[in-house]
Amino acid sequence: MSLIAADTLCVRFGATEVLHDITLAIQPGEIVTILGPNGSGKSTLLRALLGIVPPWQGRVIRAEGLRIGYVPQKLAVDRAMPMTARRFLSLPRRVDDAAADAALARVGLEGLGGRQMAALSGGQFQRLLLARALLTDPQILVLDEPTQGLDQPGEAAFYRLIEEVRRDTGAAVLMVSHDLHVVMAASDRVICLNHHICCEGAPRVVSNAPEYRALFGLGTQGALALYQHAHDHSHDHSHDHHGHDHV
Ligand SMILES: Nc1ncnc2c1ncn2[C@@H]1O[C@H](COP(=O)(O)OP(=O)(O)OP(=O)(O)O)[C@@H](O)[C@H]1O
Repeated sequence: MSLIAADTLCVRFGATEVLHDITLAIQPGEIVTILGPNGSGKSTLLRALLGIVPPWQGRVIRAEGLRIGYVPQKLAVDRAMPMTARRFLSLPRRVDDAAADAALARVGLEGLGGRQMAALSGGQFQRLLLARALLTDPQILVLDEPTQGLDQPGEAAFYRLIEEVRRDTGAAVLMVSHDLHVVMAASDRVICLNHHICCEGAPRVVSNAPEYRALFGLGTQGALALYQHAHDHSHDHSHDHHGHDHV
Protein backbone atom coordinates (compact mmCIF):
# COMPACT_ATOMS: atom_id res chain seq x y z
CA MET A 1 0.00 0.00 0.00
CA SER A 2 1.51 3.34 -1.04
CA LEU A 3 1.59 6.36 1.27
CA ILE A 4 0.41 8.87 -1.31
CA ALA A 5 -0.70 8.29 -4.85
CA ALA A 6 -2.05 10.36 -7.71
CA ASP A 7 -4.34 8.80 -10.26
CA THR A 8 -4.63 10.65 -13.60
CA LEU A 9 -4.41 13.92 -11.70
CA CYS A 10 -4.98 17.18 -13.57
CA VAL A 11 -4.73 20.61 -11.93
CA ARG A 12 -5.83 23.86 -13.51
CA PHE A 13 -5.44 27.47 -12.49
CA GLY A 14 -8.12 29.25 -14.46
CA ALA A 15 -7.83 28.04 -18.03
CA THR A 16 -4.21 26.95 -17.61
CA GLU A 17 -3.56 23.28 -17.07
CA VAL A 18 -0.51 23.19 -14.82
CA LEU A 19 -0.54 19.43 -14.20
CA HIS A 20 -1.74 16.94 -16.77
CA ASP A 21 -2.53 13.28 -16.26
CA ILE A 22 -0.18 12.63 -13.34
CA THR A 23 -0.14 9.06 -12.06
CA LEU A 24 2.41 8.18 -9.38
CA ALA A 25 2.73 6.45 -6.03
CA ILE A 26 5.15 6.99 -3.16
CA GLN A 27 6.04 3.83 -1.24
CA PRO A 28 7.06 3.65 2.44
CA GLY A 29 10.72 4.49 3.04
CA GLU A 30 11.69 5.57 -0.48
CA ILE A 31 13.39 8.83 -1.41
CA VAL A 32 11.86 10.36 -4.51
CA THR A 33 12.97 13.59 -6.15
CA ILE A 34 10.78 15.56 -8.50
CA LEU A 35 12.92 17.41 -10.99
CA GLY A 36 11.90 19.94 -13.59
CA PRO A 37 12.37 23.43 -14.93
CA ASN A 38 10.99 26.57 -13.29
CA GLY A 39 7.24 26.75 -13.51
CA SER A 40 6.86 23.10 -14.51
CA GLY A 41 4.39 22.43 -11.70
CA LYS A 42 6.63 20.83 -9.07
CA SER A 43 5.33 22.80 -6.08
CA THR A 44 1.79 22.49 -7.38
CA LEU A 45 2.17 18.72 -7.55
CA LEU A 46 3.34 18.58 -3.92
CA ARG A 47 0.51 20.84 -2.85
CA ALA A 48 -2.01 18.72 -4.74
CA LEU A 49 -0.64 15.54 -3.14
CA LEU A 50 -1.00 17.21 0.26
CA GLY A 51 -4.58 18.25 -0.46
CA ILE A 52 -3.82 22.00 -0.46
CA VAL A 53 -4.63 22.37 -4.17
CA PRO A 54 -7.77 20.59 -5.45
CA PRO A 55 -7.66 18.30 -8.49
CA TRP A 56 -9.49 19.46 -11.56
CA GLN A 57 -9.65 15.87 -12.75
CA GLY A 58 -8.38 12.60 -11.36
CA ARG A 59 -7.69 12.06 -7.68
CA VAL A 60 -5.15 11.87 -4.91
CA ILE A 61 -5.15 8.94 -2.50
CA ARG A 62 -3.44 9.23 0.88
CA ALA A 63 -3.09 6.34 3.33
CA GLU A 64 -5.55 6.68 6.19
CA GLY A 65 -4.20 8.73 9.08
CA LEU A 66 -0.99 9.48 7.16
CA ARG A 67 1.44 11.62 9.18
CA ILE A 68 3.14 14.13 6.90
CA GLY A 69 6.04 16.48 7.63
CA TYR A 70 5.91 19.32 5.11
CA VAL A 71 8.52 21.99 4.43
CA PRO A 72 7.07 24.46 1.91
CA GLN A 73 9.19 26.42 -0.54
CA LYS A 74 8.20 29.74 0.97
CA LEU A 75 7.63 30.25 4.66
CA ALA A 76 4.89 32.42 6.05
CA VAL A 77 7.31 33.41 8.81
CA ASP A 78 9.83 36.20 8.27
CA ARG A 79 13.25 34.94 9.30
CA ALA A 80 14.25 38.40 10.44
CA MET A 81 11.50 38.44 13.09
CA PRO A 82 12.85 38.31 16.63
CA MET A 83 12.17 34.69 17.52
CA THR A 84 14.28 31.87 18.89
CA ALA A 85 14.66 28.53 17.14
CA ARG A 86 12.88 26.87 20.09
CA ARG A 87 9.89 29.21 19.79
CA PHE A 88 9.73 28.56 16.04
CA LEU A 89 9.38 24.84 16.72
CA SER A 90 6.19 25.60 18.67
CA LEU A 91 4.56 27.25 15.64
CA PRO A 92 1.81 26.53 14.92
CA ARG A 93 1.48 23.81 17.58
CA ARG A 94 3.15 23.98 20.98
CA VAL A 95 5.67 21.23 21.61
CA ASP A 96 7.27 20.34 24.93
CA ASP A 97 10.95 20.88 25.59
CA ALA A 98 11.83 17.19 25.38
CA ALA A 99 10.31 16.86 21.89
CA ALA A 100 11.93 20.13 20.76
CA ASP A 101 15.34 19.08 22.07
CA ALA A 102 15.06 15.66 20.42
CA ALA A 103 14.12 17.22 17.07
CA LEU A 104 17.00 19.71 17.28
CA ALA A 105 19.43 16.93 18.19
CA ARG A 106 18.25 14.78 15.28
CA VAL A 107 19.16 17.50 12.79
CA GLY A 108 22.46 18.39 14.46
CA LEU A 109 21.30 21.61 16.12
CA GLU A 110 21.58 20.50 19.73
CA GLY A 111 21.93 23.42 22.11
CA LEU A 112 20.83 26.00 19.53
CA GLY A 113 17.21 26.31 20.70
CA GLY A 114 17.89 29.67 22.31
CA ARG A 115 19.46 31.18 19.22
CA GLN A 116 17.61 33.87 17.29
CA MET A 117 16.36 32.72 13.88
CA ALA A 118 18.16 35.61 12.21
CA ALA A 119 21.44 34.39 13.72
CA LEU A 120 21.22 30.95 12.12
CA SER A 121 23.24 30.20 9.01
CA GLY A 122 21.37 29.15 5.87
CA GLY A 123 22.20 25.50 6.52
CA GLN A 124 21.15 25.71 10.15
CA PHE A 125 17.87 27.33 9.13
CA GLN A 126 17.09 24.56 6.63
CA ARG A 127 17.84 22.02 9.37
CA LEU A 128 15.50 23.87 11.72
CA LEU A 129 12.72 23.61 9.12
CA LEU A 130 13.42 19.89 8.89
CA ALA A 131 13.37 19.59 12.70
CA ARG A 132 9.93 21.20 12.78
CA ALA A 133 8.68 18.84 10.07
CA LEU A 134 9.94 15.88 12.14
CA LEU A 135 7.93 16.84 15.23
CA THR A 136 4.86 14.93 14.04
CA ASP A 137 6.89 11.72 13.64
CA PRO A 138 5.99 11.71 9.93
CA GLN A 139 5.68 8.64 7.73
CA ILE A 140 6.57 10.89 4.83
CA LEU A 141 8.59 14.08 4.60
CA VAL A 142 7.56 16.41 1.80
CA LEU A 143 10.31 18.93 1.13
CA ASP A 144 9.99 21.69 -1.45
CA GLU A 145 13.52 22.70 -2.48
CA PRO A 146 15.02 22.01 0.95
CA THR A 147 18.53 23.11 -0.01
CA GLN A 148 17.71 26.44 -1.59
CA GLY A 149 20.39 28.99 -0.79
CA LEU A 150 22.92 26.41 0.44
CA ASP A 151 26.38 26.02 -1.02
CA GLN A 152 27.57 22.67 -2.32
CA PRO A 153 29.01 21.33 0.97
CA GLY A 154 25.92 22.57 2.81
CA GLU A 155 23.72 20.82 0.29
CA ALA A 156 25.68 17.58 0.51
CA ALA A 157 25.50 17.67 4.31
CA PHE A 158 21.78 18.26 4.15
CA TYR A 159 21.23 15.23 1.92
CA ARG A 160 23.32 13.07 4.21
CA LEU A 161 21.04 14.21 7.00
CA ILE A 162 17.95 13.30 4.96
CA GLU A 163 19.36 9.81 4.43
CA GLU A 164 20.07 9.47 8.15
CA VAL A 165 16.54 10.51 8.98
CA ARG A 166 15.17 7.98 6.52
CA ARG A 167 17.38 5.27 8.00
CA ASP A 168 16.47 6.14 11.60
CA THR A 169 12.76 6.78 11.18
CA GLY A 170 11.87 4.79 8.06
CA ALA A 171 10.10 7.88 6.72
CA ALA A 172 9.67 8.21 2.97
CA VAL A 173 10.97 11.45 1.48
CA LEU A 174 9.40 13.29 -1.44
CA MET A 175 11.49 16.27 -2.53
CA VAL A 176 11.27 18.88 -5.20
CA SER A 177 14.19 20.41 -6.98
CA HIS A 178 15.30 21.91 -10.23
CA ASP A 179 18.85 21.60 -9.06
CA LEU A 180 21.33 19.15 -10.51
CA HIS A 181 22.81 18.47 -7.07
CA VAL A 182 19.60 16.92 -5.94
CA VAL A 183 19.72 14.42 -8.76
CA MET A 184 23.24 13.58 -7.69
CA ALA A 185 22.07 12.98 -4.15
CA ALA A 186 20.76 9.71 -2.90
CA SER A 187 17.33 9.57 -4.48
CA ASP A 188 15.93 6.12 -5.08
CA ARG A 189 13.83 7.50 -7.89
CA VAL A 190 13.65 10.67 -9.92
CA ILE A 191 10.47 11.91 -11.53
CA CYS A 192 10.91 14.39 -14.35
CA LEU A 193 8.03 16.80 -14.49
CA ASN A 194 7.19 19.31 -17.15
CA HIS A 195 3.46 19.71 -16.50
CA HIS A 196 3.19 16.00 -17.15
CA ILE A 197 5.55 13.21 -16.14
CA CYS A 198 8.17 13.15 -18.90
CA CYS A 199 9.98 10.15 -17.52
CA GLU A 200 11.11 8.58 -14.27
CA GLY A 201 13.80 6.25 -13.08
CA ALA A 202 16.78 5.61 -10.83
CA PRO A 203 19.50 8.26 -10.78
CA ARG A 204 22.64 7.08 -12.47
CA VAL A 205 25.67 6.88 -10.23
CA VAL A 206 27.91 9.64 -11.50
CA SER A 207 31.31 9.10 -9.94
CA ASN A 208 33.51 10.79 -12.51
CA ALA A 209 34.15 14.30 -11.23
CA PRO A 210 35.09 15.91 -14.60
CA GLU A 211 31.90 14.57 -16.12
CA TYR A 212 29.98 15.94 -13.20
CA ARG A 213 31.58 19.36 -13.62
CA ALA A 214 30.93 19.31 -17.33
CA LEU A 215 27.28 18.59 -16.78
CA PHE A 216 26.81 20.98 -13.92
CA GLY A 217 25.63 24.31 -15.16
CA LEU A 218 23.92 22.90 -18.21
CA GLY A 219 20.62 23.54 -16.52
CA THR A 220 17.69 21.23 -16.65
CA GLN A 221 18.67 19.70 -19.96
CA GLY A 222 21.92 18.52 -18.40
CA ALA A 223 20.19 17.38 -15.28
CA LEU A 224 17.70 15.37 -17.25
CA ALA A 225 20.50 13.71 -19.17
CA LEU A 226 21.99 12.51 -15.91
CA TYR A 227 19.66 9.74 -15.08
CA GLN A 228 18.45 6.65 -16.75
CA HIS A 229 14.75 6.44 -17.23
CA ALA A 230 12.24 3.90 -18.26
CA HIS A 231 10.04 5.33 -20.96
CA ASP A 232 6.79 3.55 -20.47
CA HIS A 233 4.39 5.90 -22.18
CA SER A 234 3.85 7.60 -25.49
CA HIS A 235 3.59 11.36 -25.68
CA ASP A 236 0.41 13.16 -26.48
CA HIS A 237 1.72 15.95 -28.67
CA SER A 238 -1.36 18.06 -28.06
CA HIS A 239 0.44 19.05 -24.82
CA ASP A 240 3.60 20.20 -26.49
CA HIS A 241 2.53 23.80 -25.98
CA HIS A 242 3.87 23.28 -22.45
CA GLY A 243 7.39 23.49 -23.82
CA HIS A 244 8.11 19.83 -23.24
CA ASP A 245 11.88 19.39 -23.09
CA HIS A 246 12.20 15.65 -22.99
CA VAL A 247 15.69 14.36 -23.69
N1 LIG B 1 -2.20 29.50 -6.78
C1 LIG B 1 -1.90 29.70 -8.07
N2 LIG B 1 -2.71 30.42 -8.87
C2 LIG B 1 -2.43 30.60 -10.18
N3 LIG B 1 -1.34 30.10 -10.78
C3 LIG B 1 -0.49 29.39 -10.03
C4 LIG B 1 -0.72 29.14 -8.65
N4 LIG B 1 0.30 28.38 -8.16
C5 LIG B 1 1.12 28.16 -9.20
N5 LIG B 1 0.66 28.76 -10.33
C6 LIG B 1 1.29 28.71 -11.66
O1 LIG B 1 1.48 27.35 -11.98
C7 LIG B 1 2.72 27.16 -12.67
C8 LIG B 1 3.55 26.13 -11.92
O2 LIG B 1 3.97 26.68 -10.68
P1 LIG B 1 4.81 25.84 -9.62
O3 LIG B 1 5.13 26.76 -8.49
O4 LIG B 1 4.08 24.60 -9.31
O5 LIG B 1 6.11 25.51 -10.47
P2 LIG B 1 7.51 24.96 -9.97
O6 LIG B 1 7.90 23.90 -10.93
O7 LIG B 1 7.45 24.61 -8.53
O8 LIG B 1 8.42 26.26 -10.20
P3 LIG B 1 9.79 26.73 -9.51
O9 LIG B 1 10.85 25.80 -9.94
O10 LIG B 1 9.98 28.11 -10.07
O11 LIG B 1 9.57 26.75 -8.02
C9 LIG B 1 3.36 28.53 -12.76
O12 LIG B 1 3.07 29.08 -14.03
C10 LIG B 1 2.68 29.32 -11.66
O13 LIG B 1 2.63 30.69 -11.98
